[in-house]
Order: sequence, then C-alpha cells, then structure tokens
Amino acid sequence: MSARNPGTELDLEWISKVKVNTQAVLKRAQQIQGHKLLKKQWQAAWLLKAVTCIDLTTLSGDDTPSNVHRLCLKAIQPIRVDLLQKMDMHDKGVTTAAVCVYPSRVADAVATLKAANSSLPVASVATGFPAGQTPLETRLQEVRLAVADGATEIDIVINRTLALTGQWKAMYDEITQFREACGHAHMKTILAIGELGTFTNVYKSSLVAMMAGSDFIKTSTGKESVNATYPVAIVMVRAIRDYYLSTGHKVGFKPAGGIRTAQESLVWLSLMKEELGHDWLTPHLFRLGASSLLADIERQIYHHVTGQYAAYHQLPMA
Ligand SMILES: O=C[C@H](O)COP(=O)(O)O
Repeated sequence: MSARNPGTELDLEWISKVKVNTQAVLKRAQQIQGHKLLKKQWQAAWLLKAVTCIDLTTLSGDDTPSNVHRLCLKAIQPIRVDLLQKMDMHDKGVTTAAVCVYPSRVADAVATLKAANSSLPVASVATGFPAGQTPLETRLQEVRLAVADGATEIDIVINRTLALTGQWKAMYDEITQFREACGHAHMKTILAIGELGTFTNVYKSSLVAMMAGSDFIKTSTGKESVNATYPVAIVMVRAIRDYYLSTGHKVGFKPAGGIRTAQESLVWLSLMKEELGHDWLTPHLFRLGASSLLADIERQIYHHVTGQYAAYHQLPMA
C-alpha cells in the first residue's frame, strides 16, 4: 500500500460548516452512470484492472475453513489460466487485492495463503461488524486478535449512534483507538451509509474517519438495506479529494455491498478516474468489496476470449 494517512487533529470548525448539495450530487451520479462503457479489448483490460482491486469476501454465518480455503485459492488465481493466456496476461501475476473474512476465519485464510506461498493480504472485518453495538473494549480487543492472527488489513465499522447524534469528538476518539490497535495493519473505516440518514452526515463521517487516520473509507458492510450507491460515492470521494487538498494525504475508497456485475465494476472505475484521477485507480487506493462480482467478471472475460458465454459450472468459483 502507499504511504499511510497519519490523520490530523479533529477540525470541528470544518465539520460544522459542511453542507452537501443533494441535487448536484444526484445529477453528477447520473452523468457518470450515463457514460458509454468501453468495448472489446479495452473493456477486457479494465475488467482485469477491476479484478486486481477486489477484496474477495466471504462474511457468512456458515463460513468454514474449507470455503475460506477455496476463496483464497480463487483470490490467487481469479481468472482461468487459459483465458489469461489468450490475453497474454498469464504471467502478469493477476490476483485479487485481498481476501476479506470474519476475525475467526483469519487464521484459516493465513494458513492457506502461506501454504500456497502467496503474499496476498488477509483483511478482516472487526469492531462488532456489522452493527458495531458492542462495548468499546470488546471492539478494540477484536481488532488486536485479528491482527495477532495475521490480518494485515482491518475493516472497522463506525459507531452509528455517535454519527446520528453528532458526537464527532467521541467518534474521532474511538477511531483513533482502533487505528492504534491496528498497528501496522491498514485500516478501512466502514461508514454504513445506509444508516447515516443524510449526505451531510456521510460527508462529516468521512472527514472524521480520515482525520482519525483511516487508510480507506468504505461505504457499507453489505448487511444494511442500502449499500454502495453512486450518489453516496460522489459525496465520499469528494470528501477524500477535499481532505487531500487540505492535508496532502491520500485516502483510499472502497465501495462494498451489492456490487455484482462486471458492468457495475466499470462504472466504479470510471467514477474513480473522473473524480479522483489515475492515482486512485490502483489497489493501494481503490478496492471493490464484493462476494460475487468476480463470477460475472470472469464470465465477461470468457465471452471476450471465446465469443461465447460460459455456464457458471465452467468457471470454478470460490
Ligand atoms: O465488504 C464486503 C461486503 O460485505 C460484500 O457484500 P456483498 O456480499 O453484497 O458483495
């Protein structure tokens, strides 16, 4: 990953002045969705780029060592070798950006990746994911344990109660403690935008998370009724841009939850390129949190290479 965001003092004056123009946000999101998408080899190249930005995720109550094992093998070899060979990409080390699992499955993922001689990062959700409604000491301990088990990225959830009641200083203090508990592990801060009520709250929460030292801000857990949407992404990436212009620190962005199609992944890449520029088009600053997106991307690549659509059983999935 790139240089970390060290965070800043909490700037309550900046936070109190925040106002978001809802109509302008909705219009910009519509514009981006209306752009013509790339075709043929250019589309295939962008789809491979999207693959390298995926945090390949399983966050289910019935996760076991064996499905985490399969997930890791899929992350190491996300696209069939014969398809990559046809694109002359078989020796370019195409993998997903990371795997993402619950804390109790971190050790399983680390063991599989180690056995496969892979340095792919293991990310873990923590801090009472998805609701964040456990005591602070429990949430901190969860971060420490996931790091001790070998997670090098931690996806924390914010305390929505604090955001909804405007307790920005308390939210800042909690997130700085999470950052300390992460140590060398990079921290992605999940805002759970579907529970924040307004765009203004989303922007303010983004700023507080970045001031508290988040390496990434992330839209959603995938468990709220509204997850990654383009309008909310506009609000968050503009907060990232404003924070960068004000501090010189680049913070990454991770939309997550409900992203299922190759076409959506192209829209997300286009949004990043237009709003933040090329620097944000790498796994260091952009991730797609998704459990089933990879299947559709691999199908589209299969179609690009063979001219036919694969049945799902022809493409091994995690
Ligand atoms: O952080 C990632 C999300 O939990 C994945 O959500 P999804 O299962 O809707 O792709």
